[in-house]
Amino acid sequence: MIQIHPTPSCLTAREVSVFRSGKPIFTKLSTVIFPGQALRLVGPNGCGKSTVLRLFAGLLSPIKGNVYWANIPIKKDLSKHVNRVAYLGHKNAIKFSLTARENAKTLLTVSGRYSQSSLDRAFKMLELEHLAGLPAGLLSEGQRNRVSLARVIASFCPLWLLDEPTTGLDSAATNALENAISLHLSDGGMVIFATHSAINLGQDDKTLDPSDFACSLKLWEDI
Ligand SMILES: Nc1ncnc2c1ncn2[C@@H]1O[C@H](COP(=O)(O)OP(=O)(O)OP(=O)(O)O)[C@@H](O)[C@H]1O
Repeated sequence: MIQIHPTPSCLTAREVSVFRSGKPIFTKLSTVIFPGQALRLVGPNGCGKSTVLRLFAGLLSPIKGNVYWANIPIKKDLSKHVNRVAYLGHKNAIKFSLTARENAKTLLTVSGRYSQSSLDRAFKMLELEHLAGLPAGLLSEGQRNRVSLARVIASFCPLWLLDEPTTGLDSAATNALENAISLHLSDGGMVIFATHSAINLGQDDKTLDPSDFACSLKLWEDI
């Protein structure tokens, strides 16, 4: 069993409203996830899946409502919250001049989360061992995405936030990701992921479609 740090706690969004570029993306969005639970974000392009992930990462502030970790607003101590989160966005933050392994190691070291054995384990899970010493510039897009995922898997963070994590992955890597998520959940971690494709976790997960909380500017003005 891996040692997740800090100990997972419930993550809650209560009546959260978010504006971007002056327009409401969603209003009064509420949800809660508990340790060992996954939340799948679904819905059409532009409905706000990435926005929800950025909200839970503490990268976006709601205009109304709050996000809570163990019932304490994350905005009270954002640096503490950042330490809980392994975030995988659309951009994979890979430096082409560094090797695959150096890329993952550098980001983990900066956040104080590097452990050789857990990075070895993550590289093994994602079948990256034979690519570890190659400059990332020589890897394919899917291989680079696997390196970014290895960094998340090796992070020990209780909360994984994954934006379209299967982009560019072949079926073996998708299966490896599904297994890694399932293991993280069985260790008491939490995962929120946005996806347009099938990700099978072998257990029930919660689903949220931000478009269910969409609100026009006109309606917003009336709230
Ligand atoms: N950087 C930004 N600045 C301002 N508005 C943005 C920005 N990024 C997205 N938006 C707006 O927020 C809305 C929600 O975008 P978001 O990326 O969260 O959607 P999504 O559901 O993840 O879409 P997709 O399925 O295409 O990835 C979009 O309609 C867009 O108008």
